[in-house]
Amino acid sequence: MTILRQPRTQEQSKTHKIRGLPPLMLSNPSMVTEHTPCTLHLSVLPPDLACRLFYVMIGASKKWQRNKWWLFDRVVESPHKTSFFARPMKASGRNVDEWQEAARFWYNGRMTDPPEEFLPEMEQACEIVEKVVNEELKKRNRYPLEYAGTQEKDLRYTKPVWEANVAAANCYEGAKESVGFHSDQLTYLGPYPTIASLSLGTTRVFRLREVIPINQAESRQARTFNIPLTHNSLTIMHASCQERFKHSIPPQSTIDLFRPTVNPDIATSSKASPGSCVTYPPSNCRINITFRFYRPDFRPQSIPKCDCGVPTILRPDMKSRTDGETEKYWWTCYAGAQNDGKGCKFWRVMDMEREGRGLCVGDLNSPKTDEE
Ligand SMILES: O=C(O)CCC(=O)C(=O)O
Ligand SMILES: [Fe+2]
Repeated sequence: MTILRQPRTQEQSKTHKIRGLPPLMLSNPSMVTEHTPCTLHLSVLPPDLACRLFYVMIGASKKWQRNKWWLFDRVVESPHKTSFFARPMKASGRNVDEWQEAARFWYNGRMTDPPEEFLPEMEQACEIVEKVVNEELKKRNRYPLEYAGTQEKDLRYTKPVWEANVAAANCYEGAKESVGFHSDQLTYLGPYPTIASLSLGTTRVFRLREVIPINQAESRQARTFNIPLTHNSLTIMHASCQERFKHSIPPQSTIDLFRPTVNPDIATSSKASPGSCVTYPPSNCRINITFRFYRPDFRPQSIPKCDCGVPTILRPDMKSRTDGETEKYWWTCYAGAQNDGKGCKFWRVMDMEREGRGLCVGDLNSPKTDEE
């Protein structure tokens, strides 16, 4: 066969050089910014809060579950534990029950109780995380399909505020627990979401890899990026990360134990008995909390149902994405994950306008909005 092959053109030779790029370790925030749609923020929480939150979550994780779903004809179980939390926001008229269906989805339909509420330490952390995210958002260009914020009735004013209303937590015990390559389902997040991911405990590698659109497959190849996520670091997966990249926490051969540096103030504070640092033993676990903003225009009641009568999931068309404006998203059947692996063929293109969703950043300057 080699004999029949045409000699390479100059263009193909260039491509050939791009192929086979070795994985790149992104060991500091500026490298992460340069190569990925993420930003990395080190030491985001006060050290004592980070430490308390870690051990509170380790305690809570004893009750968390391993997600199970049907893959073809067998049940697979996630190689780590997970939990879903809703943030009580009574002041803004929202309560945790609204996210019951979303929470069920997190567990592939196995959860029937209302989701757990944020623990007090999660709330404290979330308020700090929100400030970091909003500062970062001010510096960035926004994509047209990003949520435009809450619009006041009289003015064309929108609050460009990212506000977490749910969180998903993961616990990886030891070096072997992991999560495979995926991009997060957009069902309740909508297109171009911002997801803030807090890491606590042992350092693990966060792996990112771009999905190359079909029409670029001949000209470039994806590169694997490895980002070591240290205790108390925040990774913001910015808009376009879920559309363009897949991410994973790969199993490792070894990990360093997490040894908390306990602030002596905690050990002697009224909340902790003197010498309570002994209750902070070294740990081989990593806790991850992804703070998420579930969009009001993608609320559970608005999600189309498939022919099985089950709410569908929203996925981006990663293979033929184009320009940040005209991407396609599909509603597809999810029943197969829960229902003995038997789903239906339901498949529908998501249509923001017809489905009455928005406002999006791109709508703000469009003539249609001006007339309203
Ligand atoms: O643990 C992490 O950093 C990633 C978790 C994740 O990808 C997810 O929960 O969707
Ligand atoms: Fe994820």
